[in-house]
Formats: sequence, C-alpha cells, structure tokens
Amino acid sequence: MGRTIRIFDTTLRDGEQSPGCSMNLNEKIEVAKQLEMLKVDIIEAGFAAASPGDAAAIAAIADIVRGSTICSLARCNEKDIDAAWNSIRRAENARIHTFLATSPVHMQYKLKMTPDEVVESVAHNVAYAKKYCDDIEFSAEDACRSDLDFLCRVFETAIKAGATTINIPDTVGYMIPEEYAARIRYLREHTPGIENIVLSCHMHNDLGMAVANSLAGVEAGIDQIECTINGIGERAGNASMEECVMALKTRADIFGIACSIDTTQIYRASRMIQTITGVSVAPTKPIVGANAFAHEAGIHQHGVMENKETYEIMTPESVGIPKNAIVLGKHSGRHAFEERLRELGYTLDQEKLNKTFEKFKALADKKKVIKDRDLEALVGAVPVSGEERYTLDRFVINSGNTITSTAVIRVKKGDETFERAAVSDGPINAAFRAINKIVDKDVELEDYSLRSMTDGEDAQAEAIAKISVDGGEIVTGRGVSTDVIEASIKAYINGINKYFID
Ligand SMILES: CC(=O)SCCNC(=O)CCNC(=O)[C@H](O)C(C)(C)COP(=O)(O)OP(=O)(O)OC[C@H]1O[C@@H](n2cnc3c(N)ncnc32)[C@H](O)[C@@H]1OP(=O)(O)O
Ligand SMILES: CC(C)C(=O)C(=O)O
Ligand SMILES: [Mg+2]
Repeated sequence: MGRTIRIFDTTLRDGEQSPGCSMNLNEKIEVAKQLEMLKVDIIEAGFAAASPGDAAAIAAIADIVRGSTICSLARCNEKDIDAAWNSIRRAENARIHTFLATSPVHMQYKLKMTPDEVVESVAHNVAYAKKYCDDIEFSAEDACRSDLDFLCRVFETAIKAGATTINIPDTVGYMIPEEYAARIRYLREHTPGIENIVLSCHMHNDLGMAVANSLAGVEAGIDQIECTINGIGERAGNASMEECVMALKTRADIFGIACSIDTTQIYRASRMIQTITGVSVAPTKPIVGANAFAHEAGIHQHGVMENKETYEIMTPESVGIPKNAIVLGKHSGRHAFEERLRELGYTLDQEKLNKTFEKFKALADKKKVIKDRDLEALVGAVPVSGEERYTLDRFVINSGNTITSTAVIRVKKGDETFERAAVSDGPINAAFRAINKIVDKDVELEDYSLRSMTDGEDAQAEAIAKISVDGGEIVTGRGVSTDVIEASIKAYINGINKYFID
C-alpha cells in the first residue's frame, strides 16, 4: 500500500454536539483511552472555550493519552486560541484547530464580516495560534457552499500564516461524492502552497452521504478523514469512523490506502459510546449494528454454512466481535469471567473487576446463561471509582390500573440511609418522585427509555434516564436489572450521582 490516511476522531467534540450525547469528565477520559486503543492519529478532545468543564476534560486527556495527537477546537479569536492552548499544552503531541466560515450566507448573516475581513482574521489568528504550537489545523466552515476561488485565497492565507492541515468540511452535509472530489481537485490545483499541506475532510450526513463523500475525497487527494464513532455528531451526524475504516480495509483493492486503526477495537468503542450516551445504533447499522453479521434467510444461512464468504465481506472478528466459546453461568469462576471480558475488549482495574464479578454472580443466580450483552451491560453499569454517592438499598412499589401508584425508596449514602415515599399516576414516576425527595433537588426527567438487552424471559432490562438537576446540563443515567422498575430506579440514581460528581 502506498498512501496512508490519518484518522482524526471528533467523537468528543462534534460527536458530543449530538443532542443528548453530553459526556462527563470520567466518561470522556474512558472514551479517549479507547480512542488511544484504536490508535487514532488525532483526538479532537473538545472545544476548550465552550466551558470550563470542556477545558478540564481536554487537559485531563492531554495528561493521560499517549500516542495520539490531542486537539482542541477554537474560533478565530485570541481568547479561544488561548483556551485551546492552555488545555492541550501538556499533551505529548498537541494541535490547535481553528475555524472560520467562508460561505456567503455564514459571512453575511452569522459572522457579519466581509470576505476581506474573513481573510484578515484567518491571517491574524492562524499566526497567533502558530506562536503556541507547530501543528495548526484551519477549517473553512461551510467550505462546500463557499466560492471556490475565495476558498483558494483563504487557504493560501492560512498556509502562509502557518497552518499545517487544511480542512474542507461539508458542514451541512450538502455534497454528493463526485462534486466533492471535483472541489478537492480544484483546490489542489489552484491554491499556492497546498502541495505540502495535509488535506482533511469533515463530512456531515444530512443526505446520508458522509462516508461516501469522505471516500470520494480520499480518492481526490484527501490525507485525513474526520469522523466519529457510530457517526454521532451535529444534526444527522458525521462520517462514521467504523464505516470509513472498514471500507478502506475491505476495499483495499480499490483504495490501496493504509490507516493506523486497530479494527479489532471498533466493536468495543461502538458499545462504549452507546452505553455512555444512551443512544443505541440501529440494528441495521453497518459494521456494529446487531444485524450486521446476522443471517436470517434460509438461502443465506445455507451459503454461510458452506462458506462464510458467500454473504460476509468482512469477518466479525476483524471488528472485534468475539466468538462465543465459553458459556458463562452461575458455576463459572473468575478466570473464565476475566478471560471473556478480555475477549470482549475490556481490561478492568482490580477494583472494577471485583465489583463486576460480584454483580455477575448475583445475575447468574437469576439467569441460566450469561451472554456477552449481559456482560457488557454489567461492565457499563458498574460505576468507576468515586461515582457512587447514592446507591439503591431497597424499594417497595404498589401499583395497579385502579389505584394510585405508591413508591417507597430507601437509598444509602456512605453509612447513612434515607427513605421516602411518593405517589403518582405510574410506578416509575412515583419512584422518581421519592428519590427527588431524598436528594432534595429539583430533578427534571428529560428523557427516559427502557429496552431489553438480551432475549428470553430472564432478559436484562436497560433503562436510560436523561435528567437535569436544578436546571443544569442534561446527564445520562443508566441502570440494568432483570426487573424493569429496579433498572429504572438505578438509572435515575446513576444520573443523580453523575450530576454530583461533575
Ligand atoms: C460547525 C461547528 O460545529 S462549529 C462548533 C460548534 N460548537 C459549539 O458551538 C459548541 C460550543 N459553543 C458554545 O459553548 C458557545 O457557542 C460559545 C462559548 C463558543 C460562544 O458562546 P457566546 O459567546 O454566548 O456566543 P454565541 O454562541 O451566542 O454566538 C457565537 C458568536 O461567535 C461568533 N463566531 C462563530 N464562529 C466563529 C468563528 N469561527 N470565529 C470567530 N467568531 C465566530 C459568532 O459570530 C457570534 O459572535 P457574536 O457573539 O459577536 O455575535
Ligand atoms: C468546526 C468544523 C470543522 C465543523 O465541525 C464543521 O464544519 O462541521
Ligand atoms: Mg462538524
């Protein structure tokens, strides 16, 4: 393979801009460690000027992650660039990513700047960022609705001021593949200095073409793909990393392009993002959806039994979906348990391993066979150290279609226990109201969902409770149990705990 493509992951920045996908500090660190395991070239860890919490998370990631470059986004102004640099300065490799819109509609109505003022701002702010660090990316926001000759002028200015990567984003997901490729070819031919620059694409999925456009860009000379795990991101999302990477790998005969990604970490990364954000992918989602490697039709099943290549263009193992060799149940020991977790891609520290094993044994008493999805649910449901402020001790619910529901909830906080009762028109709302009385906060339930993690009568339920406390940011709480009410109460308490940790 001749060329190599860089993978720039923006799950923690553009991905986090997806409604309901906010992550707290611990969650961002977990995601960043997983991105390091995936061996992504650049991690866009956030937008430092957006909030002190974002800046702190970027700084923590810059301290911990080694190998990948750590990047912060910044608008074209000195305050944003100062904040970006402060957050990434301790990274092994640091990048400032500054951007300014170049399309007529953005310049006139949003920025209220003339084209000349935009060029001046790019010259000034890229040079200002360059004083801090060598690795500077400049993005022309809404580049795909911008005049091509004006873009050449803006990019030439950014390159002269010190930009080392030039990003040509399709901010609103407007392109079709051949059109984007033609744009890239034009820019390469008409921008002085561009031959020594890393060219990047950042495609949005409004018309469902983010991945196709990224790959068309690569064929036209793009050197870096910006993407997110599961394709999360603003509006319809960004190009999905797993789809871009597996297309390059599976069709190496067409692209002949290598990338650094350890594809066996893809499945775990996808599950982690689903668990943390509470946003599940569709069963038909390529690469990581529940049906991506499932064969339902008889003719397909027959073909796969004879030779998997009849209907599989890649193997589940290549993206880290493990083969299920060991059956785990109540008689399984710690070795088999730990080994299976390792096969699923989880290496837990001793404290989390012990807690997860305890929960595994408790679950094995209720279920005959513990499946991989059960294990993933257990790992995701065990809080990381310091996260448990309140824990559920016991609950009693009285509900029916002719009575008002009542809930009595008892929780522990350290050595103390608190118990309150509440009524409502449904059992889950009554339970949530009782918890509100205990924590004595104005907790608002913003979104709630319940689904079965596995099949069968003894399936585990996963509840997601998105809450805000005292009008603050929305946090995602998650609870798992074979009892749907217990799962819901745990999710609500998990959300409240996260609020207090942040
Ligand atoms: C395409 C993208 O994904 S861009 C990244 C989008 N991400 C986000 O916006 C998430 C984080 N954002 C935030 O937290 C806030 O918007 C902040 C902190 C950045 C700014 O907040 P505020 O100061 O309250 O401004 P607000 O968001 O209302 O408006 C944006 C301002 O930035 C200006 N602006 C927008 N883009 C740029 C840019 N690239 N360079 C310089 N200024 C810009 C706008 O013109 C507007 O300026 P004005 O206040 O003088 O009218
Ligand atoms: C900040 C830029 C790169 C962006 O997210 C976009 O244009 O979509
Ligand atoms: Mg974007």
